[in-house]
Amino acid sequence: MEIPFFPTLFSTVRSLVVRQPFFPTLEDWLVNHPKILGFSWNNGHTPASSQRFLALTVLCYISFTFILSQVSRPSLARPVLKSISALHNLFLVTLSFIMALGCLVSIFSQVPNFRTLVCFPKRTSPSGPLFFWGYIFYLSKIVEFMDTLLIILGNSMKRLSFLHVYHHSMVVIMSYVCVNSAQSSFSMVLVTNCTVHVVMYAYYLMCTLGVRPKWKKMVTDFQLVQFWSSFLIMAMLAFYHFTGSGCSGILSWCFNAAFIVSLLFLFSDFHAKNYSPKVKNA
Ligand SMILES: CC(C)(COP(=O)(O)OP(=O)(O)OC[C@H]1O[C@@H](n2cnc3c(N)ncnc32)[C@H](O)[C@@H]1OP(=O)(O)O)[C@@H](O)C(=O)NCCC(=O)NCCSC(=O)CC(=O)O
Repeated sequence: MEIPFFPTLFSTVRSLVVRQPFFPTLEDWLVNHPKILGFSWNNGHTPASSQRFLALTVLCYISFTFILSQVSRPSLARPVLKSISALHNLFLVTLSFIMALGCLVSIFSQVPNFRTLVCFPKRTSPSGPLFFWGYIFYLSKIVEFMDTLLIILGNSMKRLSFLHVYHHSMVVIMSYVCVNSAQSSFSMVLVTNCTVHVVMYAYYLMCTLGVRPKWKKMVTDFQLVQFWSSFLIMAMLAFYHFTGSGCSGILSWCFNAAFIVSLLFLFSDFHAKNYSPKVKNA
């Protein structure tokens, strides 16, 4: 059994993209590089891949966040903090763009059809370009801990919300689980999230440079669309899983589904508190 519309859309877009003159160059850089093509996630051997590393990283993040938010902190000169923020945001805009592009080119180059994009065959091993980008995505979530430090050093304690700390600690676990379990569809989630993060870190970069973009609400809307789109992906994954011979990493999808539902609630609440007409007029 096949899902209507999406498989045709995928093969049409793919045949258009791979015919473009720039595609082979991108493929050489982002897919066929020996380090990317030969990547293999080896639990405990690949740097940062052990469960102990993951547990310690998340524990340290939560403990340091708690301790630093309670004690009196050294105050950094405003220009120094702004420069560090600007560099951090610029780095994440660039990295998010490269990850989205790298994963997209890997999809067009390596994934034979829409069904495989949504549903990796059972016992898929986490190796090759798609998982290389998944691994970089996981490491980038650790780099994003810096957001919390910037909030603390900037003394914007009311921005150190439950949503922020919960999101930053859980998303590292989520991305680890995705790669470790060779989770089906994760590449679609990666491309969506990195695209959203290009916009989000561009927003933060502009704030750091003293420009308050008028499109803050659009960033939050974009984040919400991303969470809703995960449900569409989940529905297609469930369809392929139950009508075929099963998909890789289906259990870890259940964990991620619960996480996405919780984010949807928290972000809807953020949206209501920040952009409802009542708040605007207050
Ligand atoms: C529009 C949002 C992206 C951000 O909302 P905020 O309320 O945090 O935005 P804001 O207008 O207060 O942000 C401007 C302030 O952030 C400071 N700032 C600059 N760079 C920053 C960085 N990298 N991390 C955190 N803060 C930063 C600026 O100097 C400025 O400080 P000053 O005001 O002092 O000049 C929203 O949609 C959102 O995500 N809210 C949830 C809060 C959050 O932590 N989001 C990020 C991770 S969630 C995520 O990433 C979801 C996903 O995966 O898509």
